[in-house]
Amino acid sequence: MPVNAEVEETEPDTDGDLPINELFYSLQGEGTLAGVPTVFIRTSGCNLRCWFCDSYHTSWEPTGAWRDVDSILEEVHSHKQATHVVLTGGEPLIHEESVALIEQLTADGYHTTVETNGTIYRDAPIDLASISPKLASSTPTPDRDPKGDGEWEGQHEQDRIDMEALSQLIDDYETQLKFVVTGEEDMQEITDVVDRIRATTTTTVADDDVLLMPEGMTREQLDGTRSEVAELAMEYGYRYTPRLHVDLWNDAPGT
Ligand SMILES: C[S@@+](CC[C@H](N)C(=O)[O-])C[C@H]1O[C@@H](n2cnc3c(N)ncnc32)[C@H](O)[C@@H]1O
Ligand SMILES: Nc1nc2[nH]cc(C(=O)O)c2c(=O)[nH]1
Ligand code: SF4
Ligand SMILES: [Mg+2]
Repeated sequence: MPVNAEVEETEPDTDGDLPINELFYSLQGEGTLAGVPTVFIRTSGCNLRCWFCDSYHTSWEPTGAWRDVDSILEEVHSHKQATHVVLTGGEPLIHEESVALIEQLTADGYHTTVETNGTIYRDAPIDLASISPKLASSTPTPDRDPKGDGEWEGQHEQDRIDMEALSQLIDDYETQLKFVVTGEEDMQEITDVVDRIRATTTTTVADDDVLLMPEGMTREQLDGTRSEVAELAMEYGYRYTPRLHVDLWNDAPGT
């Protein structure tokens, strides 16, 4: 497959391969493991279409190369200092082959984090499920759609919260809930979603398992959101998470 082949998420994954958009070594920039040297594996293809998606070429215009698990693992191993691996996307859990990859990473001794929108459950040896449920403020209305036509508005709105998948992920894995916050208007929905999750899970979800992350893919955009989101975290008793990689490297690819 050519490196920039279009990845259609409706196309069945063949022969255990995964569509890989990029693989790089960086510092975990988000969440409770922020600062930890980590290899990132970014799959292509997503079932949602957040208007603000900072990984446009995995969602709105999915691109990547189909790679087998062994070749992915070989490249992970080449980053000799790394003990932690993040599987992200796109939405990595749309791909059944992600399970085999996570199993092999665990067998090789890596700590595995999966960055997921929380709409799909899979059974795999995930050490940290980093779930980012999508709020109404993520919906690609025609005025916010990067393609300008609002074609995805209905489907995104219908699929963005799946309580069954969310509670199964939370009951089965160590979890952080990482909400992208665009402003104060998001807080009512966040507290509602957290309440609904608490009502449907057997696991205790503490306030400091709930993370508020400022929206913004560039330093300049974060300059407009981070202070307000930090204040909201203090007001509501939730945890604030920076976007360390954006602070350090702005929106450079492979960071
Ligand atoms: C690109 S997503 C891939 C994983 C999965 N699809 C998800 O949304 O959780 C990785 C992380 O980036 C966050 N994210 C995406 N665009 C963002 C933006 N403009 N500002 C802040 N966070 C963003 C997502 O919410 C998620 O936590
Ligand atoms: N450094 C860095 N940390 C991250 N944590 C989650 C990321 C993601 O895109 O899922 C990400 C990313 O893209 N870069
Ligand atoms: S769910 Fe994740 S990858 Fe998909 S569009 Fe939203 S932020 Fe991007
Ligand atoms: Mg990212």
